[in-house]
Amino acid sequence: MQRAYDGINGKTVVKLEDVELVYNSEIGTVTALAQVNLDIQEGEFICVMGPSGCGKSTLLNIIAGFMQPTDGQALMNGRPIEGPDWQRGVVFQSPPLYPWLTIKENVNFGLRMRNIPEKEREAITAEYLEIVGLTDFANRKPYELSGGMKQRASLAKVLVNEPGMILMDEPFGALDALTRDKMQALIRRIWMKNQSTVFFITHDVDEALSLATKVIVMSSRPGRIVKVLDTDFTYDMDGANSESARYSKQYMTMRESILNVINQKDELAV
Ligand SMILES: Nc1ncnc2c1ncn2[C@@H]1O[C@H](COP(=O)(O)OP(=O)(O)OP(=O)(O)O)[C@@H](O)[C@H]1O
Repeated sequence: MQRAYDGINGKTVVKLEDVELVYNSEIGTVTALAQVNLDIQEGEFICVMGPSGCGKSTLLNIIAGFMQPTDGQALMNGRPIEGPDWQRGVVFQSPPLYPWLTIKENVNFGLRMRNIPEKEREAITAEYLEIVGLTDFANRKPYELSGGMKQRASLAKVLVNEPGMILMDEPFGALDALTRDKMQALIRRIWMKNQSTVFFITHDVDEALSLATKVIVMSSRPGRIVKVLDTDFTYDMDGANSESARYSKQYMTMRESILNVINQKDELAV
């Protein structure tokens, strides 16, 4: 398989050590994550899969810094993750765009918060609106855009900050199949261009296999990592080989192996 890009350099950016997360609520305690150990290397595109409620979003929230593990630790570049940081940009399924601002103002927002000078702000915003194909919609309000366009705007809003790490929680789950394909191609191109590290939650095994350099499968609650697979189909998905990669024996075998773990047929999964 020909690799067009390989920005993975072996440097660990995020390290999770024996991470446990117990939710305490009025109706009792829920152990969402138990003994999660994971090293995320710079430049990796990690796709996370697992049954509903297994703790995928909880794991993302810990890496984002929205919540702290109840035991164990989450480190970024060797330091505990203590809160949200623009260096870890988060993209959700429902784009959090401010309805009273235009698309351009929304995209600009993070740069303004970081006091980037106006000229520079304008240039970076224009660049990312162009990348996500929304230059002509810069002065529209979010309600005037389709679901796919809103998701592209929300991507641009995160990407203008040029975060080293992009965390995505089923970002394309609400989009139709055609738009989803386009968005996948877009995020792949951005990942390759910016050499960012991506942590991407999905329920769709084909989405995982077409984007990831590593697929992580979690068990049902309490969520643990039960399978880690290195893959490289993404390098072929953008070119003329995409169909042959998608229907190769290797692809089908890996697809089945992931689905077996999710459906708990493979008791030997490690
Ligand atoms: N604030 C909370 N209080 C109590 N329990 C919670 C809370 N948030 C999540 N949980 C529980 O923790 C478990 C993990 O939830 P989480 O949302 O991380 O799973 P998930 O794998 O992302 O699910 P899905 O695939 O359905 O989005 C679930 O059983 C959920 O009910």
